Amino acid sequence: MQQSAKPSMSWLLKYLKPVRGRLLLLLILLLASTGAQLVNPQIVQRFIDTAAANGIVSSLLVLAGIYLVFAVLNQILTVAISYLGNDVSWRATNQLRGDLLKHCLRLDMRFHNLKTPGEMIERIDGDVTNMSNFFAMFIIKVIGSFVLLAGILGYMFTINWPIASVMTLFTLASIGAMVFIRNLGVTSSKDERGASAALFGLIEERIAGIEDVQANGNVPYVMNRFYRSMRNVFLKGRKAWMLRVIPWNTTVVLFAIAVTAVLMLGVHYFLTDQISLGTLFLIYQYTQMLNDPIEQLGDQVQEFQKAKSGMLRSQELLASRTEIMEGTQTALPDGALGLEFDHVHFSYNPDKPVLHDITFTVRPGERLGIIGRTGSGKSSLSRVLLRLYNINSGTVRVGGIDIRDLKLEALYRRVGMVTQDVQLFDGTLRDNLTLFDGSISDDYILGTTERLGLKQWIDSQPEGLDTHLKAGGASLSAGEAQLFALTRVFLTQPSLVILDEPSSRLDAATEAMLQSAVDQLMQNCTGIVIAHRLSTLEQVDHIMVLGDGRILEFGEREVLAKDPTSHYAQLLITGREEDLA
Ligand SMILES: Nc1ncnc2c1ncn2[C@@H]1O[C@H](COP(=O)(O)OP(=O)(O)OP(=O)(O)O)[C@@H](O)[C@H]1O
Repeated sequence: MQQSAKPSMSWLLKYLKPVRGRLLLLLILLLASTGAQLVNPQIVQRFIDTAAANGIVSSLLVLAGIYLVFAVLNQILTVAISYLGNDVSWRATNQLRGDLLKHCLRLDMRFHNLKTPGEMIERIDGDVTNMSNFFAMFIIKVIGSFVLLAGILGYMFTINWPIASVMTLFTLASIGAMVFIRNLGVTSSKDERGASAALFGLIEERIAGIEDVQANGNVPYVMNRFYRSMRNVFLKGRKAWMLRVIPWNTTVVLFAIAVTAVLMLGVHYFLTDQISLGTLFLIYQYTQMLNDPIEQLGDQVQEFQKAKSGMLRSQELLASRTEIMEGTQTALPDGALGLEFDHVHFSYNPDKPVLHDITFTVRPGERLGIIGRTGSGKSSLSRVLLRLYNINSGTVRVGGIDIRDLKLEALYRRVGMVTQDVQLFDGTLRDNLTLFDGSISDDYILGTTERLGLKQWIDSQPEGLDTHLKAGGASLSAGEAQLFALTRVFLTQPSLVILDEPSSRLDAATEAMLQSAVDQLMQNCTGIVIAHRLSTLEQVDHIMVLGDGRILEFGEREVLAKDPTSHYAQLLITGREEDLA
């Protein structure tokens, strides 16, 4: 995985573009609401002055009615703004969540090996949720606050300029302070997000391994780690929050000073008969109202810090590049595909080579059985063939074409793999067999399973193809899961298949069914079988013995069987199946 691109905030505009119409409407509503807020104190001012001058009751009633209309209108506008704001925020952030998930699904295994699923959930959802307010309300609220401030101050200058000057001074000081310290909490907010992602990673990992945790009596240790991780989130969160609220606290202090000054001046002007009682009320009301947009700006500065930390993390993620570069070729030869490894070297980490100078050829339609002790590199061989990792040097060719020159989709369309670790998704049996590809008909699925000898198994499921399976595979036995995985691959009609056989405890009937399914599967394609049973090896043409990432033996099965010095012949003589694993 490589990093690229310097973080910048302009990329966010891309997500706001599709919702620009709604944003405009939001802005219009906000301006209308600001207008309504500005009008109300003026109505009250008139009301007080009319009442103080013993004005007629009907005028007072009209003024009260207008006040009510504006108050209700303002409330309706507030609800509409909140609704639209959330709508915009969900639309924009869902798009970003989608992009992050798509990006993560394309990142290579070296990246995913270092991350837990829980951590990834936090990055794809948690970080983006932190930005959601920013998307919807930041620009709108900042603009709205400035418009309201300008309206209040502008109007105040027409009434009493010394008081208006004090209010302006306070406003400028508050905004200046906020701008100056706006980035104070960004780094610690980022740390807080990191700690939270680690906590989710820990929970997910321990719950995924619940069997081992319970069976080994590890719950107290897990809880200990959990509390330590939570404490870390708490400490990081507290620090981030304290730094984020400093701008807000600053404005509270400044506001208290401003209100005192304005009220003292207002009372002075009232006592010297320079302003009416209604105007004094208006001044008081507007001073109070000044607090709202400034507090709003303070909130937005806090939100900005949270959003910026989320943005930086999301951008980092989007900037990470997969090491698996696609080729351009889309066409592989028709029919079964041959396979060639040509002086292939591979390692997960630079300091520990896993495959050394692997060279072999499997011709189209042939079957190769791979055996070797645990850790000898059998699975790694299939991983590099499927381009889950890049090899260090050498060439792997499928159908005569270097797999690096192929588009990944072209490779995956023709090469299938059945692993021992079958992943089930939350959905019906049909969804799981077709991997949610709705274009595969039930007739085709049932026809295929019939040919594989698996129909009986599907029929035994309570609702056939509509049977609901639970994610994770808890609802299937190991043998059933293996049958299932075979069917899944067979439906894609592969031309080269890699089969990591179950080493497991299948009963004789299931094993026979599995064997006949494998034979069917391999009739029209080339097969690589990581063999765990001697009986499987009877079906293959060639045998490769791996040891410490090197080919110890490679040859035709029948030739090796007749050579008493070969590993394979030794296995046949001793019958030590455990040596296969
Ligand atoms: N993701 C990984 N990161 C680092 N090293 C790994 C990784 N996966 C496997 N290895 C190492 O690579 C070597 C070969 O592993 P591999 O899984 O290919 O063996 P295997 O022959 O398939 O073993 P088994 O039969 O037990 O599945 C081992 O030493 C293993 O520790």
